[in-house]
Amino acid sequence: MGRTTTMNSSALGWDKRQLNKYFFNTEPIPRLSCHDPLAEELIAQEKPVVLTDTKLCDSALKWDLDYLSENMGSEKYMVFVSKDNKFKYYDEAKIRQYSSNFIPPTRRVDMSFPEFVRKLQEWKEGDERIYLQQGLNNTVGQAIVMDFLQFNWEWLNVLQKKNNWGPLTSNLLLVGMESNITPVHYDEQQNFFCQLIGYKRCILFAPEYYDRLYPYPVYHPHDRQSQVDFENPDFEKFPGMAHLEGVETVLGPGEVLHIPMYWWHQIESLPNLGHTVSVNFWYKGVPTERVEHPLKPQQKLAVMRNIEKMLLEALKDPAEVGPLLRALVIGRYT
Ligand SMILES: CC1(C)c2ccccc2-c2ccc(C[C@@H](CC(=O)O)C(=O)C(=O)O)cc21
Ligand SMILES: [Zn+2]
Repeated sequence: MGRTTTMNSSALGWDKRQLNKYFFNTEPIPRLSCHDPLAEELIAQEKPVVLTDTKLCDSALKWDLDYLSENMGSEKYMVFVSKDNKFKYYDEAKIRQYSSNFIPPTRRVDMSFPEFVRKLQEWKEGDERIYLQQGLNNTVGQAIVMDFLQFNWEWLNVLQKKNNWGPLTSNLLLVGMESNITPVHYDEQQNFFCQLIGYKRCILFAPEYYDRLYPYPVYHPHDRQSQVDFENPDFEKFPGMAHLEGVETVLGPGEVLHIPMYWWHQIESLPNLGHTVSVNFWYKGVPTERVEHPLKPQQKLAVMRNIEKMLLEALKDPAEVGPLLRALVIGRYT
């Protein structure tokens, strides 16, 4: 691997001083050519890696606001609105089942792309922030479909087979405002995350840090999201956070980050560098046929999720799950 040059940040197009200062340390995520055997090695080991020359979405590097406004058709697209700069995912289906006193932190508004662009351009400090998130499907305009078909599918399909991933489930088009933050969470799919316009800081933590990132209960609307807020951490409530160590990178146009399934990630659109456009590729993982012991952290997380689901199924009342687990563990497995 070539000597890694430490370019000064201006040559990178962004400035280190623009990054939020957090309480935990991070190491850089390796940045490799997709032709470097180590890149495929890291993907096979389910470790994050930045691929700098995949040409995966080069046909979409021209997807700026004008091009998208012209070509995204007149459909209404899913836009999330937040009073602050955080866009924490929540599962609508779980709100009813969990409890009525859940207040969604964002609300969903459907709007046409030109309407979304107008809101971006008219935005001023203090206004609500917006984040467009839309699955790329056949409702988008012809030109977008053409660009989509020119993605480097051949490269991705080879990786999909080599790593025995399930089917591609979706491609999300994401258009966010500078400083928008998607707080730390994990997904249950393999992800190839392509940056097209602007810069996104991606902070990742290994799956085994579930005891330091305190995910919400599985039945909570914020299932898969961490309860911690990096901007005002509560070390009394979440002591394990003090031992957090992550990896991070700032992803620029044309770069692809592999976010392995179950890896925690927080993604931030850098401030003062304008809006960001990204496309992600989510692949279903497939259950491992031969289970080896000790189990991998990802497998332990899947086991814990199943235990929570089973207990809720058995007890029905979410308020009974905690007491039963405490009775099971405290004084017996501690
Ligand atoms: C925050 C937002 C818009 C949202 C709101 C409501 C429901 C779902 C989602 C959702 C899902 C994925 C992303 C992309 C990315 C984070 C990022 O790029 O900001 C990420 O986490 C991933 O690719 O795995 C972003 C969002
Ligand atoms: Zn995610």
